[in-house]
Amino acid sequence: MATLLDVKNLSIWFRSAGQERLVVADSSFSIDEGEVLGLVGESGSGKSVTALAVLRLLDPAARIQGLIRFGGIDLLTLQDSELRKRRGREIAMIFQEPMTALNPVMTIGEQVAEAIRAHQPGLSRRQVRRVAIEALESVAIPDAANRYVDYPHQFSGGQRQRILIAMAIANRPRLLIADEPTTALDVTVQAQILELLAELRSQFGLAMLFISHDLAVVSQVADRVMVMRNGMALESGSTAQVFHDPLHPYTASLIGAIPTLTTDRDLPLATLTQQAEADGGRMVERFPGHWVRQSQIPAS
Ligand SMILES: Nc1ncnc2c1ncn2[C@@H]1O[C@H](COP(=O)(O)OP(=O)(O)OP(=O)(O)O)[C@@H](O)[C@H]1O
Repeated sequence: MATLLDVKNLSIWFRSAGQERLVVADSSFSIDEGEVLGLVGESGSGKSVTALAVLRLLDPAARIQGLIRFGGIDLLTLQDSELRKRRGREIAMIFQEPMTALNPVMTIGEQVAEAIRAHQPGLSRRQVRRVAIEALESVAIPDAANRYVDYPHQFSGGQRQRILIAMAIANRPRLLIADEPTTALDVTVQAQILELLAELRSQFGLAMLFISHDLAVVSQVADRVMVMRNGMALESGSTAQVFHDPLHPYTASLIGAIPTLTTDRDLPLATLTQQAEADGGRMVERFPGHWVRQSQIPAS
């Protein structure tokens, strides 16, 4: 597969009160066409600023060094007008908070339509409406044609995230940057959104930079994982490799922090084992004293 995004030796500093602070240090990664890279790390590790740097949406107080190539084009030196054409059209982004990202006084249909018009100005009103309804249908908004005129507050949190995904994929981007897209959602809805992203990926060959503090979530969608801490890329590899054979103790601690069962800390291992067997699985000791269900470990 051809490389779609190639980031080399990316460093980012923020200036404040006359001082510069390094927040991303010499980080390199790449994403192939159609591939999903998971970026994992605790809060403040530099995941979001890395994503914003790719879109050149960082605060003017930031200084960036390194190389960011998308489809062979250097994004850091690209003219603003050229960059705007690609942003939203070829690279789209979804964020954590579906309510704040939608305009509360605009119908959802108009919002999806606006995203389409911005990049496909040649389409007629009727064509835009059709593409918008198709996008809403592809993210499983029920009765999309009739709900076109509804406002964001008339949808659930999970549906609002689906609407944002519809806006993001309406122009058929090659890369979707998803920054904690399921963090604000409850666990069941989170699973549905992850499933939807996986479906869209296979349907449209969408590549993704999937950001989360939660390695368990990332392991469900990513082909490869990069672990960040304090602005540094600690390790990267296939999801199975990082999960089964972490090189860095920090990665091992992230795996160790994955909750296994709701009350696992209070239950004796025998009970956990019985529960796992009842689910058709078994318990496996990942690290000394840390047991997880086998079904939670990605296949290698
Ligand atoms: N506009 C800004 N000005 C100054 N510092 C910033 C700015 N944006 C981010 N930072 C700093 O950059 C570092 C990395 O932040 P970033 O938002 O990328 O973390 P993150 O890994 O995405 O965490 P979270 O999951 O909490 O968003 C943090 O120390 C943060 O305080």
